[in-house]
Amino acid sequence: MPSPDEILNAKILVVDDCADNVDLMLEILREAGYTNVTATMLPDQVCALHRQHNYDLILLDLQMPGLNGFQVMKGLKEIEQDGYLPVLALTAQPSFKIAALEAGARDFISKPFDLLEVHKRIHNMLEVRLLYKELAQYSKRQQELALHDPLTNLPNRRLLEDRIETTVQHALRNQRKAAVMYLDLDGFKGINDTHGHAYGDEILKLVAQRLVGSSRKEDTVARVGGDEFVIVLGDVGGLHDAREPASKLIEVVSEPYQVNGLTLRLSTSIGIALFPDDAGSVGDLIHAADNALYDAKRAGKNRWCAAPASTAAAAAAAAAVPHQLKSVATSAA
Ligand SMILES: Nc1nc2c(ncn2[C@@H]2O[C@H](COP(=O)(O)OP(=O)(O)OP(=O)(O)O)[C@@H](O)[C@H]2O)c(=O)[nH]1
Repeated sequence: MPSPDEILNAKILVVDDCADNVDLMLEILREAGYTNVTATMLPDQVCALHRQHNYDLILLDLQMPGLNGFQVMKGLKEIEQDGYLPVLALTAQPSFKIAALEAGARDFISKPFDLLEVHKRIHNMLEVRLLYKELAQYSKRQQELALHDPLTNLPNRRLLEDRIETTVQHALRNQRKAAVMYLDLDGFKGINDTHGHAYGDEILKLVAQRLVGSSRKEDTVARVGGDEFVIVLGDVGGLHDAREPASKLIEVVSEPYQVNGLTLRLSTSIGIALFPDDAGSVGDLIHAADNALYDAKRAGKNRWCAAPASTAAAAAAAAAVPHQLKSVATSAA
């Protein structure tokens, strides 16, 4: 529930074409302790003001020359499309009350003002509005949590799969390729066993930061398991565009780590799969990259390996221009 202070600090806009009415409402709100109140006598400014300030409450006169309150509400509805229209209509016309509610106002206040009614309706409406905002924020946080790994704050497997799908669709539209790099730290179990799980957690967080730091903004870096990460690259022309990023990732992971006064070194292995060469679906791409990772582990770790079809495509390209590409399938760091 919003606190009394939060209610008194809520952002309120008074809209009335009559200066006396504006002054009266400002006085009522000031006396009630509201601290964040502004007013306008220009109804055609309301939407722009709301876009800028995102008011918690708009006290809106219905009868105004030029744009009336109903027209203003129509504009506000476009701003608050899936939300809550924070309008409290002010009207001297009994017949306008229901029309105002039907037009989207949450409540109304009759003119001339009955002070007790004004206070109660404004308070109640702000309480609901702020509660609505709290709920919206809570739900956003929950969604974030459902899509991110709590230790590193990186996207989790669920979000990763969405990102791969988007990247693949983008590649299809632009007749480009996409690369999925499956990364698994080498000998991480030994770090946990020697220094403890909490120490291992610190290393994982540092690794995550380094992976993000050495990737492009548009790439996705996700954590998909204990010491397993996946990096997705879009706008790729072939294996040649993934080789350098993979080598760079191997290099940054191998920089020394300083945790709790201890200096530690670590390496990583990476499997690379390309869309569409190695697989056409999200699941198959991850699987192909995972298989290539297995090859890299078997070949001695601390290196990257590419899946067969992208390797063959790169080899064919290298054969066409032999001096450009010598070793296309694997790279030992
Ligand atoms: N600290 C920490 N450890 C984790 C977490 N999740 C999984 N692990 C541990 O990470 C280790 C991963 O095991 P492996 O990848 O099989 O071990 P490895 O020593 O890296 O083996 P190779 O990949 O073959 O080099 C296991 O010891 C898990 O217990 C976590 O959230 N925090």
